[in-house]
Amino acid sequence: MATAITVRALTVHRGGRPIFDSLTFTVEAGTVTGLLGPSGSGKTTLIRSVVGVQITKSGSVEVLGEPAGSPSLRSRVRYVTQEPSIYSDLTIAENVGYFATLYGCTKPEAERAIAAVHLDTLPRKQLVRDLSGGQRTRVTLACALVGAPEVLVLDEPTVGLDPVLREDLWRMFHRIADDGTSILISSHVMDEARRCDRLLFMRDGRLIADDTPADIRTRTGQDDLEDAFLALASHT
Ligand SMILES: Nc1ncnc2c1ncn2[C@@H]1O[C@H](COP(=O)(O)OP(=O)(O)OP(=O)(O)O)[C@@H](O)[C@H]1O
Repeated sequence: MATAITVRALTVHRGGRPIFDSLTFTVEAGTVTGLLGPSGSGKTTLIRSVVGVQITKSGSVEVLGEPAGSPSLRSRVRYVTQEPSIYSDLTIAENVGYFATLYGCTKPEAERAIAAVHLDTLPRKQLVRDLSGGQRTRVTLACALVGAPEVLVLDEPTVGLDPVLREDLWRMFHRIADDGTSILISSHVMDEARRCDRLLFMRDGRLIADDTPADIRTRTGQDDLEDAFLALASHT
């Protein structure tokens, strides 16, 4: 299987102290890879490194064979941060249309992104500020999906959403991955681990597992992935 992201011996310091020391892993193309770990374990810092906005001390990060953050990756890699990045005084179509213009995409491509997140049935004139929290998350995702990026990096996209909506979004992530987009998604909700094709478990800046959910269950003898995480954390 092709590799979408390759991280080699990555070392990052923030605020004068080490966050990671020599982290190495790959993310396979066309998979949903979950980056899971407690708050403060380094997920956002790692994601920032993958999208090329984090100053790194040593090591390398390659995305689609190019150094992370290369200008050539701008339209091929999309990053959804934890902060909302859409305009509440615009409609869904205006928001997605704005990002489509930035990425040099067409109106039909914007419409396809809106349909992909199942927002195409809402009234065309409805402003984003009048949408529910979950619908706003989907608008953010539509903005990131416009033009079918090859890599999608999502920092805790389901935080604060109800279980039904989370389920719906995870189904959508798999649909997008089935269409060929590689997804790296962070979460501190262990319940979401089982929904990933592959898992990176992170604790205190260290990767304590890099495997499939099935292999992690077998290796730890734990059915529940939260218990598996705790078992791995206690041995490292
Ligand atoms: N701007 C910063 N300057 C210095 N240290 C920082 C900065 N941002 C984060 N850190 C530290 O880096 C470590 C990793 O933080 P990071 O945000 O990557 O964790 P996280 O796993 O994404 O947490 P959360 O789930 O709460 O978002 C933490 O110890 C944090 O205090």
